[in-house]
Amino acid sequence: MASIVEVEGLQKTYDGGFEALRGVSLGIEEGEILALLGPNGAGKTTLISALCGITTPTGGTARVGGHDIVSEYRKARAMIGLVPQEVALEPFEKVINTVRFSRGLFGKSRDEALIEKLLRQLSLWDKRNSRTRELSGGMKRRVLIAKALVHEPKVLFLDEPTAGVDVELRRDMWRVVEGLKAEGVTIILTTHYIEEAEAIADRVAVINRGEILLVEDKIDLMRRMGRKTLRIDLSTPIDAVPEGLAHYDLELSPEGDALSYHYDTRGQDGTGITRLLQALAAEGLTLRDVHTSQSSLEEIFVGLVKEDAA
Ligand SMILES: Nc1ncnc2c1ncn2[C@@H]1O[C@H](COP(=O)(O)OP(=O)(O)OP(=O)(O)O)[C@@H](O)[C@H]1O
Repeated sequence: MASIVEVEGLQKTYDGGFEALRGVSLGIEEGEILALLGPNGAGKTTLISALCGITTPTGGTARVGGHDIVSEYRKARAMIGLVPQEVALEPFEKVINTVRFSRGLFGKSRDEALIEKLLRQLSLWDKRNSRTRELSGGMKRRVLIAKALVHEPKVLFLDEPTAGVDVELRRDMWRVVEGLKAEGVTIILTTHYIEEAEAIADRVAVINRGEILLVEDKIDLMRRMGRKTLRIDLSTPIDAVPEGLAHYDLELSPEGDALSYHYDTRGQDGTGITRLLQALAAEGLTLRDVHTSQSSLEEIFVGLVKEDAA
């Protein structure tokens, strides 16, 4: 199946000569949530701006729904909804009017039923007659989403949808995004909150210095790159790791009541857990409990970007 967004060798060199995109290739599948992660200045907004026709690429090609973003700009743009990073709303306009207006911009006929459905879905129906300046920051962001969706796009770009939004609203926003996915909208979001990608993305793309470092299924990525830690709680605290366990590279907790063992599920010789547990028993240590934890997407991301800079 062809991807709904196909990007091939996309380049953007700004007027001053700065190369913000250096040959980006990426396929985005219909109905998925793709998180685009990257440090400040990596090129995320430039990539979205190019796909939405705000910035003209200086090389490569991209198609949205099969339409070339340059030669068939109008057709490509009609498939896209964009929620920009900056909240820019007409302060004295009523919520419902600003959303209606956005639909008109795409030359679509009025559809009050659709507007009501959208505003209800985004918990804005009660606020439809409020002026946008009377809304909280989180509500304003939801108005931006309503404006971006009102011409019924198939692909929605969200540039930092939850920047500066509190934890509760962030979770609300995640529910909104998941609801849109359930309706078949393809979603590409940029975020600095890696936990956001961990919570809602199907796939993760990492971009750094204008280049894509990887695009991978989130769960596969975490399985492939993530190290696991086994924490062993001891029945009786110890002062030091016994000699016989030295080669296991264990960390003893400051209280002496727990040992941590890092392992790799991809290891050639297995995880080493069975041997470790036998060695612990041989040293006469008894266990009170064991827990495992996996390194987060955040740790994986920081590691990747650091490696790229080296
Ligand atoms: N109009 C412009 N002219 C020249 N350089 C620009 C322009 N817009 C962006 N840049 C540069 O291109 C690079 C990529 O910027 P971009 O906004 O795409 O990054 P980003 O990944 O979205 O960053 P952030 O996470 O900070 O939003 C940056 O170094 C930026 O300074």
